[in-house]
Amino acid sequence: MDEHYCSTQLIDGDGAFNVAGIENFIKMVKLAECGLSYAVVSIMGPQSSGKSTLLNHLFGTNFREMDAFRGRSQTTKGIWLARCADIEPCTIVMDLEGTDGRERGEDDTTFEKQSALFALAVSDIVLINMWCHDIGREQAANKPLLKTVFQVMMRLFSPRKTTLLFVIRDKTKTPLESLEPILREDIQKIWDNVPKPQVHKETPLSEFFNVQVVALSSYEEKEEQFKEQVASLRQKFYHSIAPGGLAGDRRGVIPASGFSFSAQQIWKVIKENKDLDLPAHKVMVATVRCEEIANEKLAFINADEEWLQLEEAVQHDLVPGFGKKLSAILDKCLSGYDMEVIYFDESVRTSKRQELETKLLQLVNPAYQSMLGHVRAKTLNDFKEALDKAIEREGFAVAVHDCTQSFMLKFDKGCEGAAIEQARWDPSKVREKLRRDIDVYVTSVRAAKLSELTTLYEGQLNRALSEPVEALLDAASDDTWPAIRELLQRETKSAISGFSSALLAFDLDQATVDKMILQLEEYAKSVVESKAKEEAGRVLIHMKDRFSTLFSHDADSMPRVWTGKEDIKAITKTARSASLKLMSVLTVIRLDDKNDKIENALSLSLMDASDSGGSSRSIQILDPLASSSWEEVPQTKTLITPVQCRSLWRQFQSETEYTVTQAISAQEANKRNNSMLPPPWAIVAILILGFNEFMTLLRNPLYLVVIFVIFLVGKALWVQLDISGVFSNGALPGLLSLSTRFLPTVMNILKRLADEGQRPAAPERNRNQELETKSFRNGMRSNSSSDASSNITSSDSGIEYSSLPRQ
Ligand SMILES: Nc1nc2c(ncn2[C@@H]2O[C@H](COP(=O)(O)OP(=O)(O)OP(=O)(O)O)[C@@H](O)[C@H]2O)c(=O)[nH]1
Repeated sequence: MDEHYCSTQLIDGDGAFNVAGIENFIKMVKLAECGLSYAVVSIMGPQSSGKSTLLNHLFGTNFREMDAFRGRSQTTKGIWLARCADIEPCTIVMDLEGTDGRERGEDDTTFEKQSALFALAVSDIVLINMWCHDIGREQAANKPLLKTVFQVMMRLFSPRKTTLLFVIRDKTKTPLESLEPILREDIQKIWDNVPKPQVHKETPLSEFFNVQVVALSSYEEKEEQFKEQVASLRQKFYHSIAPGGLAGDRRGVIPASGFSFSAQQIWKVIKENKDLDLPAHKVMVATVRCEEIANEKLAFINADEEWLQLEEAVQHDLVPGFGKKLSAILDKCLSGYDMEVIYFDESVRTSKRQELETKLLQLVNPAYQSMLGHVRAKTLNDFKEALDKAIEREGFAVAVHDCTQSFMLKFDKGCEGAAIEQARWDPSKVREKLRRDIDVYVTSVRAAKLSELTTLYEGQLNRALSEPVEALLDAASDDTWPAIRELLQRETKSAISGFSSALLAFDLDQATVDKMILQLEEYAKSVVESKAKEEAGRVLIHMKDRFSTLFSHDADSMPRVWTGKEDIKAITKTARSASLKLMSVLTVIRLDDKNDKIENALSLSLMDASDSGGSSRSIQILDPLASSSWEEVPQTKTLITPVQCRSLWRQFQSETEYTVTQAISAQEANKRNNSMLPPPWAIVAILILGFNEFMTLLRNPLYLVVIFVIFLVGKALWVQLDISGVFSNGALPGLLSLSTRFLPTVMNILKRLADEGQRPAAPERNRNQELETKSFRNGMRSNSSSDASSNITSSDSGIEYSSLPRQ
């Protein structure tokens, strides 16, 4: 016999449930796959009433039968289980231990009652095996059994309608038509006598049971007939679950995958002698099974290769089609669950599905979040790249607007691609973060671009202002500051107009634009101011330059030669007042059109004071320069304070004094040179007194030649030794210098005379003249080099005056 139809003991004689046995049985007969398409049949009846024999013939099972020759003693212990052969749908049959036909009172703990309750709770069809001759008998063996069945039925809350199929064994010649009413009457009587709870007091038997009756000939005596009748009875079990079939009421059916668990639980409740609430039991079985199935699915996804790969991939990078892939994985899992739980209670399976879904979504959410993170990072990078290019093309504000819009859209699309069908996850937080990142980037780019722009215009202003301002300050005059103001105004205006139109591209608010323009204006002023400061730092050099230029050149810019006719005092005054003017221009920054009295104060205190022979007297009255700030001029606009002016002027005077002294001595020397001829009376006296000597010379021209030679030698010595130059430093140093240079010079002249002796007389004269001119030039150069400028530091002014090469 096929092992599919072998019987398995479900509950042993002591009431122990064979869990492993039933699991194995279910696997063997593939019951779990049947869903709701299965039926359970059980058989009850007195001991040795041929139950096993009937089941084996009816369903092709192999329940143990008693050997006919060993007499009627109990063979079946506990409850056995087998699958009916070749009956669709899958039909499970249970062979129960036979009843002994004794009354047991109200004690529900006997195995007989417990197994009857179990059979009623689990089965769709219950066969009641009975002897034909027991019908209508007061002491019939099956009466206590029926009473038990009806009693336990009361203990099932809202039971389903069970088919009670009475199988009458060893039927007599009395036709079934006559027997059945008697039997039904007996059954009704028993039903009526069974104590019922209040709710079921009036409930008819037909509400709980579908009673059917069949009669079979004796297997032992009329085997052939028995077999035929059994074969015809078998027909009733085909398609028993169809409406109107023996197991037509499917209300209480437990899905096949929950059968094992359900049976265990029912037996447990029965053993604990508790009432069996079948609907609640059904929900409980559904809950447990749905949870088990959900857990299986969760374990399945945790080991699912496809999911593991996706999870790994999304850790590192963006996964194209992430949403679809993940949706498919989740769908596979959830639809698997749906398939398996389809026959369980709907509310239970729905709630367990929700739990499973929540767990699944919790499991996959980190992957979704990292996917969103990749989408956000990629969008931000692409945005940065695109913005940098777009700014060049379209200008800042338009580029920012366009790029932001298009990349936020791209992000939204990316989010759609990452979204899964099973959840409506909200990516708005990530979106906000992206938005913030974009804003931060835009702000930084804007700041960089604005700073570039500012630097550009500042550079432009610097170039446009620096050199002209320097030139204007160098040529200090009354018009210097008005000219600087005009220049500043013009250049600032032109820079601002360019700057403002460049700012338009940034779409800034008016306040910011105004602020930036103001900053540029301030910058322009600062360029002028710093230039002025720079020039003020060199004021002493400028003053000395100006002085020496004016002092040593005439009105036509020709170098002066101090012939003696010049008014050195007047020239000095003019040159000094021009230098004072320069100082007054560089004293303060005059960018606002205000008049000040600085020039007056300076000339009053410095020029006039020096004219009147010193400053001591004017200080006694009221010295306007005895202060560290100018009247009505703020400290910030002051370049040189009054006291610094005074100290500078002193320095200037002392450093220019030498030039004036030089000029005076040059003038005096010239005067002396011009008055070399003796007075007329002396000439007359010479003529009268020297007449004899003159005549002697005329008579003897040789004397004339000798005198001429002496004159030439003397003149040559004068020039060669630079006697006037040597004695200008004093008589003693002059004599010392002469004594060392006299002999070599005489030797040199004699030697040259000897060398030139061969040449004609005219070239000799030219040569002498040349020598004379050269030595004169040397003398001039050594004079002018003596007033080279020097490094001077004004200790009380705090300003450093560095030297400039003399032009
Ligand atoms: N008179 C008669 N005897 C039968 C019939 N069928 C079987 N028997 C005999 O009854 C005896 C008991 O048969 P089983 O099939 O083992 O009876 P059972 O009801 O399963 O017995 P337990 O499981 O021990 O209660 C056997 O010796 C059978 O030969 C029948 O239709 N009529």
